[in-house]
Amino acid sequence: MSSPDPYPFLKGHGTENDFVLLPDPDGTVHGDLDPARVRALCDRRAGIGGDGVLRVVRTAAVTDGRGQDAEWFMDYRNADGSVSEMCGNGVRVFGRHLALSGMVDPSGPVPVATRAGVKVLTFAGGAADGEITVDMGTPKVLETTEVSLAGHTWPALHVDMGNPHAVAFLHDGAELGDLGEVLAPPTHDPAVYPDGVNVELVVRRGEAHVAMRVHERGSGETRSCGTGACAVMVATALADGAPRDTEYRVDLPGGTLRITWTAGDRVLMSGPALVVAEGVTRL
Ligand SMILES: N[C@@H](CCC[C@H](N)C(=O)O)C(=O)O
Repeated sequence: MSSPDPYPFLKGHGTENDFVLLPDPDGTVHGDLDPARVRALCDRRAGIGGDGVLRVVRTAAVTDGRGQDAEWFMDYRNADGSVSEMCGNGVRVFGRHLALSGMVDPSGPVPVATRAGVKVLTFAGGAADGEITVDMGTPKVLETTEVSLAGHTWPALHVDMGNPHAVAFLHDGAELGDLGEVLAPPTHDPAVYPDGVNVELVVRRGEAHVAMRVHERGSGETRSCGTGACAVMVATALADGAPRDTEYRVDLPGGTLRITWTAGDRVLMSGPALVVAEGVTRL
């Protein structure tokens, strides 16, 4: 797929969960983003490469953003072109781009509209540096189910962070590396997850400290998933009987996120968010 007219893009990542950003402030450049174009952009050999695409568009220009009190809407797509409600690393990278390009003031809270409602970002440093914290809202803890992968089956907790997650703890003594170099696609109960699921596999590292791998719906195994890390934190805190406001450290292949489930029933996630390149593409 190629476009006769080059158009601008940026590349960014949060703990190596990487994205192609497409500036489209008034919704006039990309309109209804074609799944084939998303796949072409995310292709790691023939395209720019990414786990997903973040279209940067004003809320007023998209029907999905209707009624949300935020100037900017994160139009998130998985690498296979499918739409998701939310992306926790993506929204922080989205905020970094807005701040770097002067479209928001990072000295105060920055609301961003998503398909899972408005998420508020707080910048620890200036526009260009420091961690970004996102208020991910209230998690929904649902039923216990099962997931299977590479000949193993585990009980899993269904946690909804605006998008669906299955959190499974590996059996005692098992390590994340035992699951192979690349995670095979997991199987899940389609009655529990009719629209597919993101699957997190977790081991404990210490007090309030876990490590995980993730197989994302629509993107395969990624090096990090923000909503997934939040789902893992919630499942672990429940299993631990941890008091609210305990900060957990969640290690992922691409880095570390710090996550707190507050007494006010909100999940706050902090971590790095970078824009690493910008240019034009004909894809
Ligand atoms: N990597 C993201 C989650 C992206 C969406 C997910 N694959 C889905 O389909 O729900 C994150 O950082 O949260």
